[in-house]
Amino acid sequence: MKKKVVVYKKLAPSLIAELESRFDVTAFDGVNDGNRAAFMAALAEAEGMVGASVKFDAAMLAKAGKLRIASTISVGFDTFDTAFLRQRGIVLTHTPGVLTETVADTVFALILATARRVVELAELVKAGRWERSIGPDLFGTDVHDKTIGFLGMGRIGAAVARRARLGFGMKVIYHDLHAAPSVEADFAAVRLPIERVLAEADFVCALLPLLPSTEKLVDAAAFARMKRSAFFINGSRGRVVDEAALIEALRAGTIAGAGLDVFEKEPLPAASPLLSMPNVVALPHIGSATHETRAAMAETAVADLIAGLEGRKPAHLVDESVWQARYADAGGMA
Ligand SMILES: NC(=O)C1=CN([C@@H]2O[C@H](COP(=O)(O)OP(=O)(O)OC[C@H]3O[C@@H](n4cnc5c(N)ncnc54)[C@H](OP(=O)(O)O)[C@@H]3O)[C@@H](O)[C@H]2O)C=CC1
Ligand SMILES: O=CC(=O)O
Repeated sequence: MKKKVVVYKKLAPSLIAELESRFDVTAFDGVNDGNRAAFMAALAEAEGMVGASVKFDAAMLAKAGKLRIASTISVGFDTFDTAFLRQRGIVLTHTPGVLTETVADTVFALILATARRVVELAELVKAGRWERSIGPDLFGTDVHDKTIGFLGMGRIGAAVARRARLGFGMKVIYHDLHAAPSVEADFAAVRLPIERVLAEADFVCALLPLLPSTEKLVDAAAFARMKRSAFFINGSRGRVVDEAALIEALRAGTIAGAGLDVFEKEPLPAASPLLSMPNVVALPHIGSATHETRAAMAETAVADLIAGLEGRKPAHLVDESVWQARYADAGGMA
């Protein structure tokens, strides 16, 4: 009998066909109130699942009694209760690498758009309010030759640092748990305590995973340390920031502006004060959202799911020890 697999995000027909040639597939285009019961029924029988943007807490995962591998079409895996997965021996895979350059482009777009007031001024033109040459009240701030400070210097941080240093001549400083020797050698990056990164950067970029240790890491005290002329850029997860403190810092002029791809609650509620602030550029979590990259992410996630269910080690394990403990000696899941 074929193994059962649940797909919970719309995939290209070719990927669905690839899965269907091997497994008994039940596919959903997202999970919502209308299809939740059917999704949970399919999940209860599934040995594998692939998708994105659904939160899997312990209560939900407890109902997936036969599940052996979950493959998320994202690099972040904060939507999963990883302690529960580990305890149950459920393997989790993700999609690092294939999206790095695209997300770095998005982060740099936010830096430029925020500093140069691109959205605010484009809206002025579209509204027919470009009546005379723009004056100092609408001037922006230079990006080139400034200091960029990273909170988290991983794959995406390094790709943004390359753009900043080689493209814009920026000074690169960063805070991370570990040193990043190649970024230091290639882009003259300097690792500093978080307090100094916050105080010295003209652009503070959060590129951290959401973990208990990073939740609300950027709080009121962090904004108070930043220059009043500095911009805060968030390309990681909304919850690494205390959003109420961010709103207050923007209101009070503690910082100059913010470029945000991610929010505490997504989609961002229409009533959010962030939406009425001209010094905020807000994007709908589009870090990796290009045709090419989303296709590559889906292919990566499907390939890892197939590998795992066919007894081969998936290439992008979140926690290798889960695979080692449960499947390595047995020659895989097959
Ligand atoms: N906006 C979007 O659409 C996207 C958002 N993301 C988000 O970006 C995040 C980063 O992605 P990526 O660069 O690939 O991930 P990486 O794991 O390569 O980079 C994260 C870096 O943060 C460091 N870090 C972890 N905890 C802390 C801490 N408490 N203090 C300082 N540094 C810390 C990590 O160090 P160490 O390795 O030592 O743990 C690592 O160097 C993802 O987790 C995801 O949430 C990703 C893709 C798209
Ligand atoms: O937010 C996107 C991701 O890949 O993580």
